[in-house]
Amino acid sequence: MVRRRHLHTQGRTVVGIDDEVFDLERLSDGDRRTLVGEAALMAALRRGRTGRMGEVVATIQTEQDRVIRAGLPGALVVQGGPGTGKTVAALHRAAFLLYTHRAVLERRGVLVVGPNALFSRYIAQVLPSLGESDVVLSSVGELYPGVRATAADAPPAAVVKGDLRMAEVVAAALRDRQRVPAGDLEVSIVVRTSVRGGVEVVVERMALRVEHAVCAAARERARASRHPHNVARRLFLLDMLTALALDEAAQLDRPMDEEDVRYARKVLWAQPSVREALDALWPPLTPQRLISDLFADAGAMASAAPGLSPDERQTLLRPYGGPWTVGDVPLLDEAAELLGEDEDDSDTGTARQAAEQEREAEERYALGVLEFTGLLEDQMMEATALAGRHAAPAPATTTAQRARADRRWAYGHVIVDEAQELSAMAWRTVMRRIPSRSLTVVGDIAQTGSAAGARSWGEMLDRYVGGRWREERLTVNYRTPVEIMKVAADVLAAVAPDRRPPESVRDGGTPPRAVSLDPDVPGALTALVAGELAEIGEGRLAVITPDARHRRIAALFPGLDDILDSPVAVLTVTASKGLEFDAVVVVEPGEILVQTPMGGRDLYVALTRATRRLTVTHRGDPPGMLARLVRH
Ligand SMILES: Nc1ncnc2c1ncn2[C@@H]1O[C@H](COP(=O)(O)OP(=O)(O)OP(=O)(O)O)[C@@H](O)[C@H]1O
Repeated sequence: MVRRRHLHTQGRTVVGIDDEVFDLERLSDGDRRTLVGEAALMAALRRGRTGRMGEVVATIQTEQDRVIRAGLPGALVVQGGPGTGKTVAALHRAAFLLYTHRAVLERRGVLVVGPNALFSRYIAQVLPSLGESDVVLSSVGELYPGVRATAADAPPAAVVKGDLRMAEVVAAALRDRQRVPAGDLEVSIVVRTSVRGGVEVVVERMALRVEHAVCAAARERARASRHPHNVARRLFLLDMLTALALDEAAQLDRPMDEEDVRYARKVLWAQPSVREALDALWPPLTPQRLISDLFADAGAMASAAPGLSPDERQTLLRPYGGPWTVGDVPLLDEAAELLGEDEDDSDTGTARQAAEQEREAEERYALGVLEFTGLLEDQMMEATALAGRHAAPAPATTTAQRARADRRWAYGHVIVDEAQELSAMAWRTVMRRIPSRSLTVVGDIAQTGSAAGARSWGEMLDRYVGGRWREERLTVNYRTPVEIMKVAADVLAAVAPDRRPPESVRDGGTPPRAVSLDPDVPGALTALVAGELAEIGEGRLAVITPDARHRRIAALFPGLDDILDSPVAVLTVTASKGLEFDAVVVVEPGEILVQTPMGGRDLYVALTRATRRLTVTHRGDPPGMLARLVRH
């Protein structure tokens, strides 16, 4: 193909012709003279922004087409600068794959991982408009069912939580919860009660003992089974209950056959003191419990994380019950993997729901023990456990619903957008969901804002796909006009000189400017925003602020409840990732530069959100790298 000509028709009338050139060298002189510009593309790009991403089927470009139609198997990395259509191409790819490989993908679904819930909403309409719906959109903070983490960690904590060493820390924390007593285990049990005055009172107790070595052997056998903790617990309990039953029989000088031991175990398990003692040694655990307990206890941290420095451990400590952060989610997932049973401990639930879940979990463990010890005949226990099952939510119907609710769901394909932000631990979580490693990884290493994010694709992916990933590059920026991109390119050259910015196709006309303005002076920023809004007419505007100023500046624009739908959005850089606006006002770039170790890249991201107009406001002099801005 040398050239592709798009004919646009209305009914039987041709209303437009657009040429797309694949190989300029091979065009004859005559053909060159008759080329029709990429009018359709330009028209699409000049449209005002609506707050939702739209499809671009009519104007897909060659390099994007290659991404969209790449084969299903294997890992494809799409590296491209801001505005190169990575997101839009990735979503069209999802639609293309669902269409081409319908049988597999309708059954297994496609997971699209984005940077946050706002972004998921921003792109949600692209797929249904392409006629596809077996897609789960999720942020990393939502990948663990039952938890919706939105809070970000401070950079030092994000770095530690995102480090692969945390997988060992979680495993060690769990091993620390599998205990044996310092000496022998002693448990006092009730052997005789009587009813006096209508009240049951204990008449006789008895002390049972299990030798330390026997406890240690029970733990060893349970660990050696290689079952996850909550499953191996049944083995541990079986051995310990047997040992207690044998001790009881020995003390009473009573011979025991197999049947007697089974019965004695059951009676012992019904004793609260026995349960308490055994639970303390090998407790039933939820991922939430394991991680919360670990982070709330400096002693537990020191024991589980000898490989972390004291400072690193300190960054992880927090009081019990704090909200889950995005960095916690891969740790919960890791814990769930080692524990073997997922408990839906939704953080939106009430305390009563949590208690109810706890009770149900208890019942399930009890049932597990009964199964293991062959005591399922106990109709009472069975009935209670079954009642717990009936309380579970009704089964989900669509592939997407089932996949979202199931932590162990294996997707048919996974697309990760803004993939440069994922930590090594987050990649572990994502890879668990795609055992076939059929992946599309979309991002820009130059835009990495998270301190735990990627410095190179190989660093994150080689471990899972053994260096066998393919890379496609997108080089043309469809969003940011040339004039604005030059300013952004200066920033990139200063903070990441090895990275090249993409080339812009549009020229916006309005030179980007720097305005000397104090955002704390009442009315100053709001007046500037009002002026910009008047310039863009129907379009949308974003005020992008340093993290520390976000709350104060957002308060200047009351009544803007929905960021995607209101004419003005006030955002931190992190929240603005992947979005675009007709006009952008970046407040105090100097503060953005230094707010995190990746501040320079944050500024690059902020400057490249604009499709038409860019204004930067500053109190003193703007940073030298913004010298190209026209000063007002
Ligand atoms: N072929 C195309 N035709 C029309 N519009 C396009 C085309 N490709 C990209 N665009 C538009 O360009 C804009 C930027 O695309 P997109 O958000 O996918 O870029 P991105 O590479 O993901 O950017 P970033 O890295 O900054 O998040 C969008 O408005 C998109 O619709």
